[in-house]
Amino acid sequence: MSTDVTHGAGGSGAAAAAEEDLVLRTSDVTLRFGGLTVLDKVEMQMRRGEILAVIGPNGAGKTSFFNSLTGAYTPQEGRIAFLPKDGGERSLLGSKPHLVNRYGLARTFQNIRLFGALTALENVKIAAETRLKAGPVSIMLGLPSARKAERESDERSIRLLKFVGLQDKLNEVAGSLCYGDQRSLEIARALATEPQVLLLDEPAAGTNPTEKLELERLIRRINTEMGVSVLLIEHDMRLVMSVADRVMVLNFGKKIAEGTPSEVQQHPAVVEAYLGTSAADADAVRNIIAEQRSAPDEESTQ
Ligand SMILES: Nc1ncnc2c1ncn2[C@@H]1O[C@H](COP(=O)(O)OP(=O)(O)OP(=O)(O)O)[C@@H](O)[C@H]1O
Repeated sequence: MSTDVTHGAGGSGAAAAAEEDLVLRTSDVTLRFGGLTVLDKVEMQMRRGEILAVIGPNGAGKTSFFNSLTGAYTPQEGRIAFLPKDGGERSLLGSKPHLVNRYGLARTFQNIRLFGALTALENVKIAAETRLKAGPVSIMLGLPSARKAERESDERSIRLLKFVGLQDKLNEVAGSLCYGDQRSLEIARALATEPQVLLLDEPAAGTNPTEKLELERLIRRINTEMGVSVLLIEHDMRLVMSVADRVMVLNFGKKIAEGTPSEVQQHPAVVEAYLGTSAADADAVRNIIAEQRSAPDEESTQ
């Protein structure tokens, strides 16, 4: 399949994006498992502060791409660069996941991975403590500086749980929370590591319509109130079209399109690859866009 890329409005292509304030940049990322090419020369420029969605049919390579960005997989070819806000550039290719997290990328998983027997607060505190300035010796000795750092990290964990709407469930055991709350907790835990980029892998999977709306608001607030760039894998087209600034489409490991939600949903390769070949499917997505345009946007007025 040819790489047929639609760029965002205003003629932003690779050259234009290179001059922009980028937070993540990949080029020619190629990942193989045996004879199977899972990612094929994937190029991405993610702008600082944007919500970028990665969509594509099952098996397109979306999670493999996340795994490559976060150090779980090491692509055989290509470059992956993180551009922190304080300047410089770090190669992430082949970095260990905990280092990628320390640099400033945090992720959630398709299958929720919490400590089920610990409380919501304990789950977040464990993540927050990775950012503690005090060393293990001063913590062991209970030095005032260590106690202060721990107190601050506790307070931050509680604030984060409030932020995601779990203020009444701080002391509930994670395993006993409903599915939507577990998703929120996973997001709070990722945020506790103070990321510059948050990668969400299918956060809407298994959530009900009310939870989806809450998730949509939460993603926007993470982006606008915390200033975190969000990279989102999602199958729920309504959520993607509503929340994403831009969308990148993978199919069989290749990027086949990129642009604003409305540009991408009209792209013939996307309609064919992702929405199915039926005109009815394509129309369904167009209707979603039309509905959203006519509905007042509460969030944007806040
Ligand atoms: N560790 C691995 N070993 C072998 N093959 C793998 C491995 N990880 C992923 N793959 C293969 O890579 C391809 C892409 O899988 P991936 O999970 O990245 O797709 P996806 O777009 O996230 O799919 P979905 O939407 O279903 O989650 C699939 O064919 C998958 O079987």
